[in-house]
Amino acid sequence: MTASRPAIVGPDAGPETPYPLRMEGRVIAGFGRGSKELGIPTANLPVDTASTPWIADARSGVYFGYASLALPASHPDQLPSSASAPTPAVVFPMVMSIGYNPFYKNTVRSAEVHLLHRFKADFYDCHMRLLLLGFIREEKDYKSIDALVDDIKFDCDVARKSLAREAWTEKASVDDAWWLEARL
Ligand SMILES: Cc1cc2nc3c(=O)[nH]c(=O)nc-3n(C[C@H](O)[C@H](O)[C@H](O)COP(=O)(O)O)c2cc1C
Ligand SMILES: Nc1ncnc2c1ncn2[C@@H]1O[C@H](COP(=O)(O)OP(=O)(O)O)[C@@H](O)[C@H]1O
Repeated sequence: MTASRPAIVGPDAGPETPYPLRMEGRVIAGFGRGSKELGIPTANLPVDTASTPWIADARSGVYFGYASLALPASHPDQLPSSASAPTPAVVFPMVMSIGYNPFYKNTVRSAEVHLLHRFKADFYDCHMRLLLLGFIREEKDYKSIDALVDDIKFDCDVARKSLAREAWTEKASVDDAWWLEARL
């Protein structure tokens, strides 16, 4: 029931402890369920507790924040390059699912990111850095694909509205050496 869900999450003053949480890796193939057909493609990152220790204890559910993508110069969504930044990382708001996707009854935990941007081409194998700024909801089982898709669309709206606040913009909330380095 999306009607009873809050439209904005997290305090107006900005992200609070333990956020931001960081994660990075190369985009790998998911379970190939054709989420593009549902209009919600998800870029998967390997769930690796050695490089991302916090993920072992992270609660399963939906998170939101920003993703930084190192797209190759040839990718149609890459920004024009300059001498100082030949292939700059491109930043997008994102929603993310960490968990077992009870609707599909997965037996391994996955980390799947939907970037809030309409891409002209795929970006498998690209390096992606994530800054998780908050938690939206627990993961759920659903009676139908339509009900799952409705909730994910609502998650996207929650992320957009929550990140539009002054203290949550990329500029305000991404004062982070690790993140800035990814953009050089
Ligand atoms: C923002 C977001 C929220 C999601 N919430 C749930 C959920 O509550 N329950 C669930 O079973 N799957 C959830 N999913 C996962 C979808 O089921 C998943 O994207 C789908 O299994 C397609 O996987 P694939 O692209 O790896 O094939 C969510 C995905 C996203 C991006
Ligand atoms: N807005 C987007 N968010 C996430 N991935 C996208 C987006 N647009 C295109 N893609 C591409 O789609 C791929 C995921 O497609 P999908 O149909 O979910 O298949 P799978 O999860 O099986 O890899 C991503 O790895 C990425 O290359």
